[in-house]
Amino acid sequence: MSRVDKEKSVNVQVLLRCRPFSDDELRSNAPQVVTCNDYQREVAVTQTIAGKQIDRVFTFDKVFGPTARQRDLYDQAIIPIVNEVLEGFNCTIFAYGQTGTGKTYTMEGECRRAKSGPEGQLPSDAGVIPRAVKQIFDTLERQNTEYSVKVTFLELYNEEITDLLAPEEISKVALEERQKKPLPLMEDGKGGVLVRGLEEEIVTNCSEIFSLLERGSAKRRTAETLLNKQSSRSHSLFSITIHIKEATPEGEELIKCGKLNLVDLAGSENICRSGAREGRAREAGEINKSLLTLGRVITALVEHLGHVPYRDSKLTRLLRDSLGGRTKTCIIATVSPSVHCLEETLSTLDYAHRAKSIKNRPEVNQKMMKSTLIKDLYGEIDRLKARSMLHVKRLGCTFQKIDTSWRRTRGRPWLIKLSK
Ligand SMILES: Nc1ncnc2c1ncn2[C@@H]1O[C@H](COP(=O)(O)OP(=O)(O)OP(=O)(O)O)[C@@H](O)[C@H]1O
Repeated sequence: MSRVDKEKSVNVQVLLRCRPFSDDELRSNAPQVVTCNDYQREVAVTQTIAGKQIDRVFTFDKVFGPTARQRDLYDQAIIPIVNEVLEGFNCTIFAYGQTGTGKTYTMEGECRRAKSGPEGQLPSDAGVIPRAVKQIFDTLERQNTEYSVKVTFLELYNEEITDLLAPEEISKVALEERQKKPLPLMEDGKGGVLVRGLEEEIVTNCSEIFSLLERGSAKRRTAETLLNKQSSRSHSLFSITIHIKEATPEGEELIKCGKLNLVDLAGSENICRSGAREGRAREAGEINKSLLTLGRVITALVEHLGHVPYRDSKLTRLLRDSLGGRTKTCIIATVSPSVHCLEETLSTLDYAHRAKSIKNRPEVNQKMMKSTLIKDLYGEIDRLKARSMLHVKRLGCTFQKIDTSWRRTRGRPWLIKLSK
């Protein structure tokens, strides 16, 4: 496919995944109402209306039923997306669905165990994130070129952003202070947004990323216990940014950049409660403004309303480019097969089906000259240095200490080459 073809507008890709019955559902003998045509495009939901059974059929880009394995979903739908990231596109994968339908299972699965498996192997229930990480590093190593990989991991709860990778070495007190303090979202001056103070970790192999994921997820769980919040009410965003060096035939060094956003959204039952019935939305108040706004943004884009309310929530500000922008987007909608979840299942299917009509115009990121990028990075280091000095001052450390480490980092090459 030529570059021109790739830059045309494309619809958001929507996949449907129906999990197996849970133990509770099996114990209660719950009838099955969702029938999937595995790896095809159709899913049927059986409703009983006035004593008659009626099937409603929905069509998606691909449907994965209860027997579909993690590997099947990844191989059939996600590999091409990660390849595009490696070609220099920005891509986003969202998991959307009712609580307990498998969003975290699909996105993460057993990535915590992934790092302890034999070299080069993932556990069979590893989800999209560990598989994407492995695909990225395997490809980069095969290409035998210079590259760098950076990750960020944040949680969004009640319109507050928390850095799940905040460094632990500063001090326990400072960390707790920082974890409690929400990070501000700012315009980046280039039409996008940035989270001020969000930690960007440079990683050199899969196990480093898995450790970070484990560290971040543990913080998320701790926060849940302390604040008694439910996982289904918070969103997480794990981003991987890749820079790859290329040389032109004239010998000029260029840097190609691609970014993959992996989003585990809050349970969608919140949006049904509030989106479908306005009275209850007011009752829910600010509880999940981001999910509500996501729904409104989708409606505005699908119905071509003049105003798209991206600015009304942090989630839609962060992911603006993924909804009607230049990022390639895939939504994985998750449902339960049981009659007990019928109402939420229909709502998820309606919502996901509407999202299929959103059009994005994926564009390959402009390649930068290596010298320009290095200049930008030195600017960034200067800004970080100034910020660290302020921080160190607050903690009562000496400036001398920071200056020493600064000199040490200055001479370090920013690109990391991995040898097998
Ligand atoms: N496709 C699947 N195959 C096997 N087990 C699954 C599948 N999907 C989900 N499960 C299991 O169902 C349970 C709930 O899944 P999970 O925690 O991923 O749901 P969730 O949608 O992320 O929920 P929440 O919104 O509360 O975070 C877990 O025990 C998970 O292992």
